[in-house]
Amino acid sequence: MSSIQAVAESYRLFNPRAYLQNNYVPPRADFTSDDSIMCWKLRRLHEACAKGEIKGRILVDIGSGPTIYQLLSAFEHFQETIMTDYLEVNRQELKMWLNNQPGAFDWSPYFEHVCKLEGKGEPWKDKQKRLQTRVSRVIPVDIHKSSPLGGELAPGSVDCLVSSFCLEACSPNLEAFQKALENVVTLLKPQGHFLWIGALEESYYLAGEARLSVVPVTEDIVKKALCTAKCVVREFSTYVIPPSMKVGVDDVTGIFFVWAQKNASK
Ligand SMILES: Nc1ncnc2c1ncn2[C@@H]1O[C@@H](CSCCNC[C@@H]2Cc3ccc([N+](=O)[O-])cc3CN2)[C@@H](O)[C@H]1O
Repeated sequence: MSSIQAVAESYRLFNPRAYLQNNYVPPRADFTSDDSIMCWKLRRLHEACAKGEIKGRILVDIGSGPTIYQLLSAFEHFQETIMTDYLEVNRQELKMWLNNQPGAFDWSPYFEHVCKLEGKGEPWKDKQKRLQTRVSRVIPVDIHKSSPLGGELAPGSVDCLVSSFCLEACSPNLEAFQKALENVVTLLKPQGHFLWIGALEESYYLAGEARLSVVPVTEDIVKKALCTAKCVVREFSTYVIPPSMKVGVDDVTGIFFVWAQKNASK
């Protein structure tokens, strides 16, 4: 079994509900302080999108997992949003929310917070409905394939990629991490945008019975990986995880946020 096949095998036990409980309810989903992890992530995404450069026809979220928060600002600037994940259980979790099915995860605090950031006084339910109508597809993805979405989208056809905590969490080593980045970047148009959030120096995380290995990456590794993938960094920010947020579900030390653009010529 190859190291990539071993990663795939480890994801068989991934429990979306447990993962959501570990990371997307308090204490990690704290909206009471602007300095909290989640407020920092949502603010980074909001401020990058508010500059007005990130817009177009197609937005693709690579490795959505069971979460939608990563799209709350970017989706507004695109005609169509496509969500993706490797696991059927995660795609089912997303479809439950998209279809307002009973038992779907409650993302309302996230919508309320981003509506506050946007300062237009919009009711959060209006924004929620808009996202639910803009997501056109929830499809499989494998970042270790040269065509990560299979034949679903042509290379060079995507205006913007979003990816949150995916590449480092399913790459067995830095070589695979680099190749996966290059694979997803092939989807982008030249000058296409990439909004990328990830874990710094994380080696594992828990999701129910599953204990998933993560390739530890540093700020320098991420920056060099983007350069090798022929992307220009527009913004690179990091967040240091406070001791109070080290709750035993992983060994992450920080979070990075990147706004990058694919080189015009590549
Ligand atoms: N071959 C593949 N291609 C694409 N996606 C794949 C593949 N294999 C698995 N996947 C897909 O990748 C997975 C993405 S979930 C990744 C979780 N990342 C770790 C977690 C995240 C997190 C969140 C919040 C905070 N915090 O401090 O607030 C800290 C941390 C750090 N720990 C999962 O969706 C799987 O389905």
